[in-house]
Amino acid sequence: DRSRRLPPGPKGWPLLGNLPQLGPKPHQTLHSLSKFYGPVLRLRFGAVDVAVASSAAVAENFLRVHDSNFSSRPPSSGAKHIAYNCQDLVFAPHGERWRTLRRMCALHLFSGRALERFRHVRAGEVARMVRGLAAASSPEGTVAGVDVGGMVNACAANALGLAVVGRRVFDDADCGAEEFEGMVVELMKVAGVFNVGDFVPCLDWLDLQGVVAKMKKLHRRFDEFLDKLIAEHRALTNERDMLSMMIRLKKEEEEEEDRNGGMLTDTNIKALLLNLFTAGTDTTSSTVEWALAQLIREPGLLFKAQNELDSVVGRARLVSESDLPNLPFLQSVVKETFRLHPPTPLSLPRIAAADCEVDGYLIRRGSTLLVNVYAIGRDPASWPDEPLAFRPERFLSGGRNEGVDVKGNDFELIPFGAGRRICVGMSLGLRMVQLMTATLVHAFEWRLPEGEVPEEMEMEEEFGLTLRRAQPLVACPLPRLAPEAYL
Ligand code: HEM
Repeated sequence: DRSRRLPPGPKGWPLLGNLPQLGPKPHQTLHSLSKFYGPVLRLRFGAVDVAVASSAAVAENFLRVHDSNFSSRPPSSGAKHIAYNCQDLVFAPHGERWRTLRRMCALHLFSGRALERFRHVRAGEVARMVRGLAAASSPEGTVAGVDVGGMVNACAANALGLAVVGRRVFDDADCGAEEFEGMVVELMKVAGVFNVGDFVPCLDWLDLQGVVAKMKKLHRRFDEFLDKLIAEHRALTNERDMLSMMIRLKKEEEEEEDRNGGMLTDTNIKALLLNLFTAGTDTTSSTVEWALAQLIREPGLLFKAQNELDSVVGRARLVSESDLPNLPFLQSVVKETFRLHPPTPLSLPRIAAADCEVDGYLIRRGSTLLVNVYAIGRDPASWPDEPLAFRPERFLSGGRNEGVDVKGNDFELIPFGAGRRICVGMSLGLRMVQLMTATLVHAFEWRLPEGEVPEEMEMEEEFGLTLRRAQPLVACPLPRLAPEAYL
């Protein structure tokens, strides 16, 4: 009976299954395996069945046709030890609490109106970053170079921090979070590890990779930081940010007789804040870093993007968000970056609530679904024109992938996932990536530090929940706009 056939996949080890075969870059290993076994791959991680989707058609089957069957995430040590035992939004099981948290974010942080409310904040933080870069440049451009990713990361985190908790979270001396950046990076690293104990229950207590110990330690640091923020906010009288709004909603809920199962707890609030900071900073900034690296590597593309910006924005001011719709080439650069460097290469896992059939194969209840967004972005069936080359033109008029977008409808390009658990912060993430990339390209000429040449730039990846550059991008910015644009 074909419908009872399990998907093909490599034989695993006793007890551990395929875990030891994943290697340091699981997205690449799974990509190679899918070339051999096909776009629906079955693995076993310890006691857990894993289905890996590696083509647009299969991803659509899972995330559109069977979306409701895959609407929760599998249990994991990250969910337990970092995300307050699933009291957050990212790991909440599909149900009332997930819906409440999601609705709250969608309405108060990511709706068109909410985005407008904080537009000036983003613009201010981007201008601040530009000033920092301008100050770091020397007229000859022969300085050692600046850590572009670090600057972009601080900008994204601070813009988010101001909207969510009313303050910058990087380089703000009295915030008590000087190490905040390091904490997020560390969190993404540990959250990306396939922890043996998650899949082989009898080995859980051993914490073989030391991941759980790291998670618990990190969690304590985050928790202290969040407690402090909440305590401060209770004393505030004006509602200036998302956190004060949550505290008010919670209070109102408590005052109501009938609580309608709303049940926002302090822990939910902390867990949600943690989600926003971790899901929203590294993903955004690493995309910008990759985009700029690709453009520096191919000066012809950088030149083209700058020409577009000069003709739309001119050279007297910085780019603003309202310019973005008029920058089709820049938007294609961003799409192409998401295609080749998806920030979360294996998306976020889902779990099968019941048996189902995908592509003629049985996917058993309890299976973990991994969508290999990285492999889908390189699949020649979806990307006929030089799938491994950085070619933004493919999205433009006349290109083979004209009109393809990242918003969860075109399954060949799903950096934000798709279906009901699609990234809730997509509108903000996309806008920040576009704005920061456009600004860096427009406001500066970019040179590599002395002795380096574009063709030989290192483009290695370092795996984690987010796919960062193994070598941070270090480059020298040279202002190219009228001096008043930098004031
Ligand atoms: C370039 C930027 C970003 C990328 C590529 C990205 C990617 C993703 C992906 C792949 C998922 C899982 C979707 C699925 O299961 O199908 C996700 C979920 C999520 N993202 Fe993002 N994200 C980005 C920015 C943001 C931002 C700015 C925020 C908030 C400040 C955010 C918050 C979340 C949350 C809370 C979830 C969980 C949603 C749920 O489970 O219902 N993300 N994101």
